[in-house]
Amino acid sequence: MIVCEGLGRRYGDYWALRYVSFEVGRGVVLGVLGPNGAGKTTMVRILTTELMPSEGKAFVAGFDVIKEAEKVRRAVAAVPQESRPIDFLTPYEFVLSYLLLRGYSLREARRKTAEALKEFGLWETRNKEVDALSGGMKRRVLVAAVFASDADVVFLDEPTTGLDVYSRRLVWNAVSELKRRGSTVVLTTHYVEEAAALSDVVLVINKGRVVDLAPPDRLVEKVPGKYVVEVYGKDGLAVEGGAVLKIGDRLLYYVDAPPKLGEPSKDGAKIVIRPKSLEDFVLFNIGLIEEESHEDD
Ligand SMILES: Nc1ncnc2c1ncn2[C@@H]1O[C@H](COP(=O)(O)OP(=O)(O)OP(=O)(O)O)[C@@H](O)[C@H]1O
Repeated sequence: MIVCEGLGRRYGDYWALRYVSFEVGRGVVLGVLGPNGAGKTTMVRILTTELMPSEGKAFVAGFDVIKEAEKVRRAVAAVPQESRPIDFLTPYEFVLSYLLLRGYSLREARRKTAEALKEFGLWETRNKEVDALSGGMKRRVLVAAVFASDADVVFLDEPTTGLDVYSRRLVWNAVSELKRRGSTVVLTTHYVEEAAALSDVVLVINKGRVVDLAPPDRLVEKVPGKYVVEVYGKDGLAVEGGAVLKIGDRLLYYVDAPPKLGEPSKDGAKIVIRPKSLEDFVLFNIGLIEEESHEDD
């Protein structure tokens, strides 16, 4: 469903994305993780034909994003980063017009609009102006429209940023339902646990380059040890063996077995023992790719 071959995008002499190659099939949820500025939105904008790549190729739903942009647009639906529905429409009017523009008959568009608004807890507010809705509800209106569109490939760029726990779960349900219907979903997020819970495959990017692409469990397996002992505080205990990460005043020890802990230290050092997770893969790997020199660009 999505194929990238050496995809790259530069702004002046700065490569926001480079050498990105991967392939994902139908009905797959692809989580995209990476720090601020990693190139996630740049990649999504290229795959939704909003932005031209500077090098490489990409195919979405079998169509070339450069040569067959129109066909790609018909096959995809997207909730872009920080997007808002049109303010002066109501949720009902927004979702309905979105579906009509995508070619649904009025009868079918009405049916699907009602279904999606109910699914996203927007039925009661369907006739209120979008302008009068909260930020989280506006976001739900967008996700509802995309959800109703039955597109082959759905792009959700940080769809849950700023959403309360209930709204977030609604979006999570939508991702699972889209997958069940056979859509491929590209989900960029800063919530690592969200990517772990929803994704079949996770693409980790940093400084425009692919760090890894694998199912979440496989990425977690790559983290050393089995448990993480997080020690916070100036005089916390030192844990023997295993890899150590230092993040500010916090030390993370990656060990095979949880250590037996004595009394907590007097200065209030905090100790947490937890199983390793996808977040640890990200912590270990982000920052390992050095800034490239621009000599060969
Ligand atoms: N129009 C532009 N002109 C110049 N540089 C740009 C432009 N758009 C993006 N960039 C740069 O490209 C890099 C990648 O940006 P991008 O928005 O893709 O990152 P991101 O991973 O989506 O980040 P975030 O998590 O903060 O949304 C950044 O360094 C950004 O400053």
